[in-house]
Amino acid sequence: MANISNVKVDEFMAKVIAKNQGETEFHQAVQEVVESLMPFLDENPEYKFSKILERMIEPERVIMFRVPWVDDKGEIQVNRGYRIEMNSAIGPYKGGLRLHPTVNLGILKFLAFEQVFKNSLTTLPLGGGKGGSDFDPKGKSDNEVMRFCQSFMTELQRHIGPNTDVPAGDIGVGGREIGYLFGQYKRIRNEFTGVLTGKGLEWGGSLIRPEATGYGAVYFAEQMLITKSESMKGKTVAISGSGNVAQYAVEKIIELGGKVVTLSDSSGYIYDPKGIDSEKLAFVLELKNSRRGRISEYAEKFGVEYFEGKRPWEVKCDLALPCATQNEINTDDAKLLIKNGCYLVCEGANMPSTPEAVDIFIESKILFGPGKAANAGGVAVSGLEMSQNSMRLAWTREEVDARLKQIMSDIHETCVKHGKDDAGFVNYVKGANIGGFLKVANAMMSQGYV
Ligand SMILES: NC(=O)C1=CN([C@@H]2O[C@H](COP(=O)(O)OP(=O)(O)OC[C@H]3O[C@@H](n4cnc5c(N)ncnc54)[C@H](OP(=O)(O)O)[C@@H]3O)[C@@H](O)[C@H]2O)C=CC1
Ligand SMILES: O=C(O)CCC(=O)C(=O)O
Repeated sequence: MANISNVKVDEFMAKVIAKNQGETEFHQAVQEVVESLMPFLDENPEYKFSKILERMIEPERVIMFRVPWVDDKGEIQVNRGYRIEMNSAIGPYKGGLRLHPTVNLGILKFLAFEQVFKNSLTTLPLGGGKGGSDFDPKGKSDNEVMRFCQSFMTELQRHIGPNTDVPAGDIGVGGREIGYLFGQYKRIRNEFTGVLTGKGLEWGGSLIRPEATGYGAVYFAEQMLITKSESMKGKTVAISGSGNVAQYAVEKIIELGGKVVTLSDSSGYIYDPKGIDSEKLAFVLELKNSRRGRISEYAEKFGVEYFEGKRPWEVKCDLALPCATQNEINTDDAKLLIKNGCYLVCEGANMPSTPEAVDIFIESKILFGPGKAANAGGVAVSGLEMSQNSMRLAWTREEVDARLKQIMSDIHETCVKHGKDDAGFVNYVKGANIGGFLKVANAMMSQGYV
């Protein structure tokens, strides 16, 4: 006989798919949450009666707009811009902007949906949103990126504000882009406010924000290791990506005595069996953040192997931190990781494991930290940046880092509270989904049918 809970999930998902056609990543993100929540909702029918889940999957607002700009040859280019204002039950919409040629409505809706749960888990008063454009910053000059950002903000500025919607960075959006976006907002609105996070230190940014997602993911991994009376010291770690999240995950792992042996970009990965030390990491930061080059240059510089067109999940490691993009670990990768002895996967990226890969990790009972819990450190420090902006003061590095550590520990505790089974196994996916849901759901219950 079919499991009643599975039937309900299938019925729910059939409606989601019919209503949001072609948005496959959004379906994937919703399905995971619905699977976790359905048994919980059966036991707590008040949320079902109030149609909380049905409301949470519908964005409060979707803004879609034209972004015309002129390239260095004088030719007019047109991109599409988006902001998904998903849920404001517990605070202003908050979430990054992604600039990547693959950006579409479905990808941003998946990210905005996950952001709602993630932001709730941080313990801070942050609603959920996400935005971006199909603009590809690769190969563009600084002036082209600036002109694009100015055009993007010329429209976005009328929809956002420090108490309404506060964007930040994501793939393709770092300090340079936040600067151009902030400059244009200030110019049009004539106000200096905390409308964006990830700002430069001289103009309202917070210490530790650039480091926060990577550091936070490593703090979360440490918390998972503590449940096995272990630590990061001496662990061999495979990391994907070589952008913001990957860079600072490497930095923290080095500090805690672990050894990172891989980094990647969309072209391939490098394998450095001796480990990436601080000097090599400084090279990566310069390569990626200033010269905007390819990770293959690391292999040339340090004489290690480079695997064109491949992902790093085939190397032997104790721990894996996917820090690049969605669906970068599939079934075969998951099986290979486990076969090679990996027993902890901590997601620095958003939804980097396919649903089948997640099932394999959970069935194998390894430590699996889903992105909405494990990478929440970035948005958490964005929340701290908003607090500092409101108070018009700046905390020290130590103060922000201590708060980040405490928040990651609290998120871990929430996952354990809602995800631990009778045999003592912690399903962090279930824990994060129920823990993140509760605060938003209760706020929505208090605020009427909005
Ligand atoms: N920045 C933040 O604070 C937060 C980021 N995240 C998530 O972390 C992940 C990485 O973001 P971030 O480090 O900020 O982004 P960056 O743009 O700084 O770096 C992204 C990295 O991922 C690689 N990458 C991007 N797309 C693909 C792809 N389709 N296939 C393979 N590699 C790819 C890039 O390689 P290439 O240069 O070749 O494209 C680059 O190495 C994303 O999933 C993001 O949503 C989550 C929480 C907060
Ligand atoms: O700092 C933020 O507001 C956004 C971070 C983000 O986009 C994310 O958590 O995926």
